[in-house]
Amino acid sequence: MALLTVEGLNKFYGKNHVLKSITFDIHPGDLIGLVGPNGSGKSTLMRSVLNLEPIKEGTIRLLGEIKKEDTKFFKYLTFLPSENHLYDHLTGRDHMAFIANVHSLDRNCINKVIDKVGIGGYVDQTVKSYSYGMRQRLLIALSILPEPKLIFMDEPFNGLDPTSVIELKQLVRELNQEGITLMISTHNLNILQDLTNDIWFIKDGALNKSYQKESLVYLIEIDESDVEYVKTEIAGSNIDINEDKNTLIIKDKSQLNNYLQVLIRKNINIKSVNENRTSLEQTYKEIYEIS
Ligand SMILES: Nc1ncnc2c1ncn2[C@@H]1O[C@H](COP(=O)(O)OP(=O)(O)OP(=O)(O)O)[C@@H](O)[C@H]1O
Repeated sequence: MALLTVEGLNKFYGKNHVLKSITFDIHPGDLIGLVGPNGSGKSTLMRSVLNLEPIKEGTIRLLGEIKKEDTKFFKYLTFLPSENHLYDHLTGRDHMAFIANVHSLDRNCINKVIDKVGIGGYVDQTVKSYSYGMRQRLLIALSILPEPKLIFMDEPFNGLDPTSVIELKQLVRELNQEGITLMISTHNLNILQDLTNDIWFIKDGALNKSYQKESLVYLIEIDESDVEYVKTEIAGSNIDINEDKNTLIIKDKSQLNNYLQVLIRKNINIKSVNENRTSLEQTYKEIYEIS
């Protein structure tokens, strides 16, 4: 069963139709990256699912039955927001005690999480003395404290130094291995390539889940003089043509042999056949039409 089901989510800000019929399932164990340019709707998507933004249409269910209005929803689905919502005059431990109270958690779990996230050295200081990275860690501690099943992290890597990025990636992996499902938005494609299983892209208010973060394509180089003939007579929907490089691009391996046989039958001179791994950056450029 899906952990979270979102169906037909539409969100408007005035006339700005920010999210258009968003539908998705998140399954236990998923580690999903959410990508999109500035203003594409990543935060709005997370905030709308979490009931932090009113939505015009849409159904949102956790574990098949818990609706976003139920208080249990925020125990099982927690949020690490991109803006810092901490109180400067309180300590990290005060923040944790507050969350523990809200969810009636055993106080022992606070120390467990302090150790896990590595904030023991400063958790008893007031937040006003914290650096940006220290605040991020406290927010992570708060998000994992209720032992959620699913965490939405909105740009958690922003502003972190390389050491903190490495440590946060490791922590995310551990949480995922312990059974927590995560959706993470970030502009850092290298982090996503390294960390996540699935990457979803938002474009023009719609969610595209079908791209592979890395995929193999097959490149068949032919003579320049044959390109036009192949383009008009042979190429179908499974084939792209890079006319600058006189190359046919086959995305589906099962089609490779078929196309090679057809080309040979039609006496097309095949100069080379190569396998090529597309990077997430290439995929991003393709989706957002960046040349
Ligand atoms: N409170 C608001 N009132 C009106 N419009 C808003 C509000 N919040 C966001 N928007 C608009 O909704 C759209 C999506 O914004 P959102 O912050 O969700 O994008 P994002 O993908 O998270 O961007 P970024 O990568 O810059 O954080 C933008 O057009 C933005 O101007």
